Amino acid sequence: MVAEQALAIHVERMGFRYPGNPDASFIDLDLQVPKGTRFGLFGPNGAGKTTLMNLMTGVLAPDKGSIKILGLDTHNKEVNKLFGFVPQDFSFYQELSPVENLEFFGAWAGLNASEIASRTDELLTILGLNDVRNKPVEKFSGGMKRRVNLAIGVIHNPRMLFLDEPTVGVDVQTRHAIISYLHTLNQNGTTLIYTSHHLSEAEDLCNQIALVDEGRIIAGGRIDDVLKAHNHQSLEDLFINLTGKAYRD
Ligand SMILES: Nc1ncnc2c1ncn2[C@@H]1O[C@H](COP(=O)(O)OP(=O)(O)OP(=O)(O)O)[C@@H](O)[C@H]1O
Repeated sequence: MVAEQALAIHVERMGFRYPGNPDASFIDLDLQVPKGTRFGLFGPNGAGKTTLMNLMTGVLAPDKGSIKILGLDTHNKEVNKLFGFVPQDFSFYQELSPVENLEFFGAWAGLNASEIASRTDELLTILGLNDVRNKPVEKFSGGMKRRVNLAIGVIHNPRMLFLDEPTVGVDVQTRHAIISYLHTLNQNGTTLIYTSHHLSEAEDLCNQIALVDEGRIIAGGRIDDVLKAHNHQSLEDLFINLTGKAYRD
């Protein structure tokens, strides 16, 4: 049992059901993620990963139970300053440049003009977007768009970062750059909550995992412990063994 003040995420007896869709629900879900963790949430298509991430970031509200981020309830407005969210769908304005997008989202997050300017320079350099800083994002490759999406999610230096499939559709170079930047963020104290279908990438990034299926956590804990407990060498073996080979969508 981890002390409450050491937890980044604390989900307790959480229940949620989409109106009109009784098949898609969480019942009495419990989850604890300690601060500083690189946490991976995995499961087949339709398992509930995005739904759980939307519940943890306050996009959806639970029907029962509680979800706390760094000790604050997700419906508390103060919580929004503490975390960043990199959603699966691009969250920026396509017709604007990276600089204009970061100005908009930086102001939204409460930064002043000089904070936005220095953070923009820093992030565009780290993420290899300096040369295209003033070009409309709609002309960018998929990998460049993913990097803009990530820059927006971290503009305000959040203590926690949620990432829903942050490397989907990118080449090896962008994947490598994103994962290496996430390691750096984590070394500087940011807790990461991440979903992906790339299980080998997840093995490089995560130190704790939860495997979700049909709205339940069917395995979870430190990655080495989970693999050992189920007698598997890789996350892919564990995944297939626990969730089967049949299509889910
Ligand atoms: N807005 C919605 N209304 C009703 N049902 C929904 C809604 N969004 C998702 N669902 C259902 O909830 C279940 C979980 O979906 P969710 O998108 O959370 O899964 P996922 O694990 O993120 O899947 P994927 O890997 O395909 O992204 C699915 O059965 C889905 O059809």
